[in-house]
Parts: sequence; structure tokens; C-alpha cells
Amino acid sequence: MKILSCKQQREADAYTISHESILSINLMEKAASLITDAICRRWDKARRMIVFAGAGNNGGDALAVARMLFLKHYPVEVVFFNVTGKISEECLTNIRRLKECGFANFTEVSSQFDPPKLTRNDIVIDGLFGAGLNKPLSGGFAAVVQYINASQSTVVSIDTPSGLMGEDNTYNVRQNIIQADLTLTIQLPKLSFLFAENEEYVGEWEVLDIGTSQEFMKNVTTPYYITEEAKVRSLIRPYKKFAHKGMRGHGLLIAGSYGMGGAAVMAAQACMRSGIGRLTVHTPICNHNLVQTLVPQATVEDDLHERFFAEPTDLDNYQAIAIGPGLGQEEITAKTTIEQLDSCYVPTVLDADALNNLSVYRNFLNRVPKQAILTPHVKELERLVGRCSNSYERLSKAKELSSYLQCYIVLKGAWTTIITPEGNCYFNPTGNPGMATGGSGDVLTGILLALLAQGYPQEAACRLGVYVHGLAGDIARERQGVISMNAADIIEALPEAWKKLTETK
Ligand SMILES: NC(=O)C1=CN([C@@H]2O[C@H](COP(=O)(O)OP(=O)(O)OC[C@H]3O[C@@H](n4cnc5c(N)ncnc54)[C@H](O)[C@@H]3O)[C@@H](O)[C@H]2O)[C@@H](O)CC1
Ligand SMILES: Nc1ncnc2c1ncn2[C@@H]1O[C@H](COP(=O)(O)OP(=O)(O)O)[C@@H](O)[C@H]1O
Ligand SMILES: [K+]
Repeated sequence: MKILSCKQQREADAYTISHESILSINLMEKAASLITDAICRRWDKARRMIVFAGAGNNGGDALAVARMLFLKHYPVEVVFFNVTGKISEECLTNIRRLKECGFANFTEVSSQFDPPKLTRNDIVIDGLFGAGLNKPLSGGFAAVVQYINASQSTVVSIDTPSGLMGEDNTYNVRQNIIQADLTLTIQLPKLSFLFAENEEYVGEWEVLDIGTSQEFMKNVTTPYYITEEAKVRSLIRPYKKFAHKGMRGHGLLIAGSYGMGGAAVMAAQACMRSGIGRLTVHTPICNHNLVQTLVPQATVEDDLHERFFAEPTDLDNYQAIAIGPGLGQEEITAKTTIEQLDSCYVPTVLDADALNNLSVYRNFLNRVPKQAILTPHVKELERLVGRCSNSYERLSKAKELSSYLQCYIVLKGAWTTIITPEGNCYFNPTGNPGMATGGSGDVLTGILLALLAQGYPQEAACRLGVYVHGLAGDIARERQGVISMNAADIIEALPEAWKKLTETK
């Protein structure tokens, strides 16, 4: 699914209107009817609906929703803000239609505003500004937003919380953005909905399909996508009847140090559950028995050192390499990691301490092999690119790093983002907060190693691996609950996740 900028969303509406022989007012009617349905599904007529409408088309939506709720006998009040006297045509039509229904509970505000008392029982419908917002809210509108936010009412935003920009909110004034409980967004989510710091504005969100021109959607270009299950399924390659383990690749996992053998175990277990032919784990001597016992399917290659990764190993026999889980940050390990990079001629994953070690020796960044996959969480990325003040800036810096190194970056968290060297960003929809616990990332590294060893190209491996990792997390949540689930449960859920993605529906 593509994610468009607000400008593109407005172009999409205009294109749909001119090419699909639908009038603008009827497209708005469609949006309003879907919004009304979504509201009626959630709240009954005991709740008073207070509609705040602006003078643009977002206000037009809100006024049409007010009419539909009124005709369904909901108690409705409308506050319409006409500050400049400039009202969109569709908004005007909807004022007229509302009044023609006999609706009288209508307050028009042009300057002084005596706000209605908002109670816990009220539903505020926010139709002040949508995709047309062009600067942070200030003055009277800021006061209205702050008034709504200070109330106990439930807030439903139409298309977007008023005041929130669709992409970059670096220079926004945060207290002047509506804090919605629910956002009913038209056609597609906005990029800013996928950023952690905007959760308090967007609340829960639902996408309403108003039938935007398919042709426009097909041709419009954007670097931002949400990965869909159908896409992921199409990436999976079936095994041939005469498959043998040599065809499914031999991977090398360089992981573990004294006290962190578990990371090597979890990555290896996940790898062995993701279709790899053969796996070798290179780990310090102290972890030998642990890995042999807990992952008997894998071969163990001992490092020369008792406790740390201290000696680069021969990579000639492998189709893919993963370095990092639980490696530690001893100086000798950092130097060895960098030295090892020089012989990584096959697809490579760099995770956790491999990245932390690189961030200590940033002048060696250019030794990262081209096309490598880097899997940082937010902190690990910032150690590489510097502190970021928000998610948009972090994404921009990750894109710069990916382009500079010509590598793939998997920026982990909710909506894990896969950034390609060409600058495309794929947001992953699976996964849940139960995965925010030690070891979950090691599991992902194991999955990615398995996919690369089997010959999946980097981009496919990232999109497929991250999706299945999150899906296994979702299955683990079903089984164990969000509090108790841990990385071991994600590994245990991998067979079912893979089955789900390969079974015909
Ligand atoms: N037929 C259509 O065009 C459809 C439009 N739709 C709705 O239309 C919305 C977009 O409508 P518009 O393009 O009219 O934009 P908005 O309704 O978001 O805002 C438009 C007006 O706000 C002013 N404005 C922007 N930022 C401001 C600020 N900080 N302070 C004060 N005024 C400010 C602009 O100058 C403009 O006049 C979407 O978000 C969606 O809700 C949907 O109903 C789908 C159909
Ligand atoms: N709130 C969340 N929603 C979805 N996925 C999450 C969430 N929190 C964490 N995850 C996933 O869990 C994994 C955690 O990895 P990481 O931070 O490297 O943990 P560790 O280093 O402990 O293994 C990542 O793949 C991340 O995307
Ligand atoms: K809005």
C-alpha cells in the first residue's frame, strides 16, 4: 500500500473527480457516510455529538457527518468556524443541506467564541483542518484545540487530527494539535501516523476507502509503502520436490560472548526455523556447549578466544553471514568485527553489537559491505547517525546512511521500516509491544540469515523476514499474552507464522 503526502492526497481527490465522473460533493458524501458508519458502530444515541467544522473540505466532511448523524436522531451540535469569510464550495453546500434538514443547533464563529461545555459523555468530531493544513495552528484555532484537548470528551478526528502535518512535524507546535482518541482517515494513512511521538494525537486509526482512482494510485510515485500480506506471500519461493540441503544454503552466524550466549542461541534457533539448509555458529569457546545443546541442528565453530569474538574466520563456504547478536563491545571484538567485514563477499546482516562496535569506529563505516543489511533499533541507529529530535528526522538520516553505504537499513520498532539504498521505505504492519523484550531482535537476525542463505534478494529477505517475525510475535501474543510473551515464544510461533504465509487461503 502506498503512502501519499497530503499534497498528493489532494491531487488524488482532484484526479478522481475529473477522471471517474464523480462530483466533488459526491466524493465528500461518500467519505461522510463511511465516517458516520464508523461512528455509529462505536457509539449510540445516548452520546451528544459536537461537531467542530472548519471552512475547507475537512469542514465540509464534518458538516455532512453532522447531517447524517442528525437524520439518524443523534443529538448533534455544530460549531462552524468562518474566520476569513473564505468557505469552500463543498463546505457551503453542506451548510445549506444541513439547514435544509431542519437542523438549528448551529453556531457560526467569526471572531469571539464562547465554547460549548464539553463533558465526558460527549463525542467531539474534529473537522477543523485536514490535508489542507499549511502551517502550525495559532491564535484562535490554537485556543480551540487546547480547549478540546483539556476536555474529558472523546475526540474523533476526520482524516487527520487538526494541526498535525502529514509528514514532517519538526517545526510544529505540539500543544496546538488535536489529541484524538480515534482518527478516521480517508483512503490512506498519513506518514506521520506511523511515528511513535504522534500516537498521542492520532490515537487509534482506521482507513476508510472512498474509491480513489485506481489509475492515479497505480501511477503516483512515492518512496513510502506499507507492506501487505499478499505482497509478502508472493515473495515466498516454494521448495522443489528434489530440494536438498545444499540448495537451501549454508549460513554463518557470528554471535555470542561471555554472558551473552543466549543471543547466539536465539538467533540460531530462529534461523533453523526459517528454512536454512545448514547453519554454523561461530562463538567463543565458553558458549560451545550451550549452543551445541540448545541448537543441535547447527554446527559450532569455536573462536580462538575463551570469552570473546577475537579472530576473524574464513567465510569461503557460506552463502550468507550474520554478525552481531550478543557479541559484546570489547576492544578486541570491535577490531575483529571490522576486520571480518573485509571478507564479507556474500550477503551479510549486521546487528546489535556489530553496529555498536562500528559506531565506536565510525571512520571504518565505509568497510561495511555494499548491499549489507543493518538492523538497528532506534538507539543503535542514533549511535551511528547522531541524536535525532523526532522520527521524521531519524528516518531522513537513516535514508542518508543507507544511500551513502549503499546498504539496507531495517529500523526496528513498531512499524519497523526497511530502507533501501534507492531510498524506498517499507513500513511493516505486523508485531506488537509484547516484542519489546530482550532477544526479539536476535530472532529477527536469525530469520534474515536464513532467507539470505536461501538466495532471497536483500529487499525481499527484509520485507519477508520482518513481516514473518512480527506475525510470529502476534501469534505469541495470542498464546501467551502481551505481558508474558518473550523471544522464546516468538521462535516457537515461527512454524505457525510460516505455515500461515504459505497455506493457500
Ligand atoms: N471532494 C474532495 O475534495 C474531498 C475532500 N476531502 C476532505 O478534504 C480535506 C482537504 O480539504 P481542503 O484542501 O479544503 O483543506 P482543509 O479543509 O484541511 O483546510 C483548508 C483551509 O485551511 C486553511 N489553512 C491551512 N492551514 C491553516 C492554518 N494553520 N491556520 C488557518 N487556516 C489554515 C487553508 O488556507 C485552506 O483555506 C481532506 O482532509 C478531507 O477531509 C474528503 O472529503 C474526500 C473528498
Ligand atoms: N511496540 C512494538 N511493536 C512491534 N514490534 C516491536 C515493538 N517493540 C519491539 N518490536 C520488535 O521487536 C524487536 C526488538 O529488537 P531489539 O530492540 O533489537 O531487541 P533485542 O536487542 O533485545 O533483541 C524488533 O524487531 C522490533 O521491531
Ligand atoms: K481534522
